[in-house]
Amino acid sequence: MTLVALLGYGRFGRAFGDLVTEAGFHLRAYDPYTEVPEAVRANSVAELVAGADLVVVAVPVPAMTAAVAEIAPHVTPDQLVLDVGSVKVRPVAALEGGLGARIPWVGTHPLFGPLSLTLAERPLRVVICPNEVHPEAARRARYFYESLGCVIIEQSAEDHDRAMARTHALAFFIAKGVIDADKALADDPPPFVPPSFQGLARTMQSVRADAGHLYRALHQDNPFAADVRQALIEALVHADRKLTSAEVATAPESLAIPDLGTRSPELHEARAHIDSLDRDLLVLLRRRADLAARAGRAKRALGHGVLDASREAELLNQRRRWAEEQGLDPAAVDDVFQAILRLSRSVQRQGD
Ligand SMILES: O=C(O)C(=O)C[C@]1(C(=O)O)C=C[C@@H](O)C=C1
Repeated sequence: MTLVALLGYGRFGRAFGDLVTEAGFHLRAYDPYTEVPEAVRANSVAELVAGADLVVVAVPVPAMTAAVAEIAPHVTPDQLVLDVGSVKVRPVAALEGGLGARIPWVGTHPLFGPLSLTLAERPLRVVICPNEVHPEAARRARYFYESLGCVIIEQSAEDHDRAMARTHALAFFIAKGVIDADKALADDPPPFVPPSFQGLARTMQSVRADAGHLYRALHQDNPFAADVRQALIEALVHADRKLTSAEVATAPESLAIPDLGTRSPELHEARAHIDSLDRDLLVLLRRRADLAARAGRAKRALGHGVLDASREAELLNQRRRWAEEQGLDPAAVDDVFQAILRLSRSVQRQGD
C-alpha cells in the first residue's frame, strides 16, 4: 500500500491526512509542535520518511526551507517530495534549493482547506506546478491527487502566484477590510443577508476561521500580492471620489461598471474547468482506444474484420438512451460516438 509521510500536522495537515486515509493510503505524520495521533505518529523526521512513497511537506511557507533541509538527508531518489503551500514561487525555490536534481520534487497547491473539507465541497481542485528538473514528478503528483478525487490544474509557480494575488489574496484582503471596518457585522449579522453579500460573508468566515494564518501567508509569502493590494486601494479611492464628486450629479453614467465581457472571472474559471475536463476526457479516450485495440486483436484471432456494424448500431442506440438520461441531445451524442468509433477502427487498422 502507498505510504504517505506528512511533515506538519497543523489544521491543514490534519484535514489533509484524513483525506489521504479515507482514500485508502497508509499515513504517517510528524510534527514536533503539535499532538499527532499515536496510530500515525512518527517520532523523528528520519522515522517519518523511511520507506514512504510520498513525502508531503505541510508546514508554513516561511518554515519551508528549514523543513526541506531537515528531510533532505533522509529522502531517497525513488521517493517524491511535494509541498501544499498556498503560494508557490517561494516553496518551489525551497524544494529546488534543498533537493535539487537528486530527489524528485514538485510544488502543489490544494485549493481547499479544512473548512471546505468539513463542508464536503466538490470539486476538490489542486494546482500542480511542473518543473523541468523533474518532469516525471508532476505526473506522479497528478496520479496521487486524482486518487484523492481531485481535479488537476497545471500552472507555473509564477502564474499561480500572480493569479492567487489577484483572486484568493485579494478576496481575503477585502474581507479583512470589511471585518475591521465593521466588527459587529461578523459577530451579529443583520437578520437578512442579501445574496450580493453572501459570497463576501463566506470569505469573512474563512478569514476568521484561519485565525489570520492563511491571510498572512497569502499576502506576505506571495511576491505579487502587494502590487495587487495597491491597485485595489487606488481604484477604491478613485471610486469613492467619483461618488462624492459633483461630476456624478451631472453625469451619472460616469459610475457605470464596465462590462467584463470575455474577461469575466466567471468565464475564465469555467474555461479552466473545461480545459481540465477535456484533458480527463482524453485520458479516457486513450484508455478506450487501448481497449479497442484489444478487441481488434481478439477479432483478428477469430478471423473477423474490423467493422462490426451490428455491434456499432447496438452501441449507438444505447449511447443515445444514456444521453437522454443525462438530459443531452441524443443526435449530438450520436455524432460524438460516431467519431469515437472512427477513431477506434483506425486504431484497430493500425494494429493489422
Ligand atoms: O466491439 C467491437 O467489435 C470492437 O471492435 C470495438 C468497437 C468500439 O470501439 O466500440 C470498434 C469497432 C467496431 O466496429 C465496433 C465496436
